[in-house]
Amino acid sequence: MKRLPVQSSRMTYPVVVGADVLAQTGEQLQEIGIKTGTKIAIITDTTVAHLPFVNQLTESLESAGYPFQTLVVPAGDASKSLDVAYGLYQDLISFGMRRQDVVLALGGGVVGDLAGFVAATYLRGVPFIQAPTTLLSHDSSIGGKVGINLPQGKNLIGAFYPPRAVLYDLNTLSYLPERQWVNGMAEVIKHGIIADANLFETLAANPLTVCPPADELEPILTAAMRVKIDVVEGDEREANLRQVLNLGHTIGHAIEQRSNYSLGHGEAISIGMALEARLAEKRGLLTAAHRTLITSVLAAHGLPTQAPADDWHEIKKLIEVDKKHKSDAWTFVLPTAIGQVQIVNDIRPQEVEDVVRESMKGV
Ligand SMILES: NC(=O)c1ccc[n+]([C@@H]2O[C@H](COP(=O)([O-])OP(=O)(O)OC[C@H]3O[C@@H](n4cnc5c(N)ncnc54)[C@H](O)[C@@H]3O)[C@@H](O)[C@H]2O)c1
Ligand SMILES: O=C(O)C(=O)C[C@@H](O)[C@H](O)[C@H](O)COP(=O)(O)O
Ligand SMILES: [Zn+2]
Repeated sequence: MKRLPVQSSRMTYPVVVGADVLAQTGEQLQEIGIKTGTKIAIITDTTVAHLPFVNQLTESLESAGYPFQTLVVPAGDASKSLDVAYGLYQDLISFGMRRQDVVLALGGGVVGDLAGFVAATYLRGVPFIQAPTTLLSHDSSIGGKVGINLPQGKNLIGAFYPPRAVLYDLNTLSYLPERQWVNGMAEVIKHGIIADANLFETLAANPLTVCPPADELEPILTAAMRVKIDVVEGDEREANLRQVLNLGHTIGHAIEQRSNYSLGHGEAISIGMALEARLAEKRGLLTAAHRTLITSVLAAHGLPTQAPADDWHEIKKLIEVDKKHKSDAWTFVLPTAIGQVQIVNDIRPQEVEDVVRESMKGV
């Protein structure tokens, strides 16, 4: 089991990664100073609630003397909503949760973002633990971005609210359907493109299309999490540097929402990365060879790289509300090499329209 510390403005918190972490949840809570008797509200979704590892978590809480209640929300991005958050506030009141009590998110990025938002706002903030169960949530569980969606755009309401610990049990990943595995690989590949050429080249040489044995997975996952940790430690509240983690997301979030979440987050940002690489090439920031390499590594993982046919004007409306833009000119994170990106603040809508329309035509 590995323990990676993450420094945040409030405290340093551990990311505990390995097999059988959930079976030690009680001990892990004690180690970070959560007193016996503290109530734990486990927030999970309708799929995860039925998976066998839930019992490992609850048995560990029981034997360590933590009373708990399990609150289940529908699986899927539609649960990142004010309505679902409102229901959870009611449940927390009914459970008698006070300021010292803990919200624990057990699930993927949806549960993590939603439960984190509820933890950040209930009684103006209660301690929050992330227990990620998807590959994608190697990204979402670290760094403290929590939030919900609005019909006008993804993650438009939220907070920076770091967890007190991330408990990442790699055994949970063996239950992921193949599509969810591949969905998570998009963010792993993203971390390589942003800042770790070795990671990217490893994946280029051996695409990871199914969950490998733990000894093979651990170094890859650790490398991806290292990129995320280094960036969020450098700029927790996204004054500037943290924007790099948004590679592929400016177009990707719009496509994800336009698909009504029939595309997974990773699938959508894979398309976003392919298109943003094309934008970088057209600007003369990225070589054609590197652009092709990025697209082919995504495709080799079974990820989509072309925009579905859609109405550009609807996509544009969603891109316009992206939180990175500082003015009417758009801010994009563009790849400039493998392992290197640049924040570009003067992207014209026409440039984006051109790559989106070309991609929709299959060019
Ligand atoms: N906060 C951040 O920094 C951050 C980073 C990346 C993504 N996100 C957000 O994360 C969300 C996507 O996360 P996701 O891809 O994990 O989606 P998700 O949470 O919807 O999980 C995907 C599916 O897998 C199921 N699942 C979860 N764990 C499982 C397991 N172990 N075995 C089998 N099935 C399992 C879920 O029930 C769900 O149906 C998006 O809303 C995105 O905006 C946030
Ligand atoms: O941690 C970050 O910062 C990221 O941008 C990570 C992204 O993978 C993630 O999807 C995040 O939720 C996007 O944030 P947003 O600020 O664009 O909503
Ligand atoms: Zn993302």
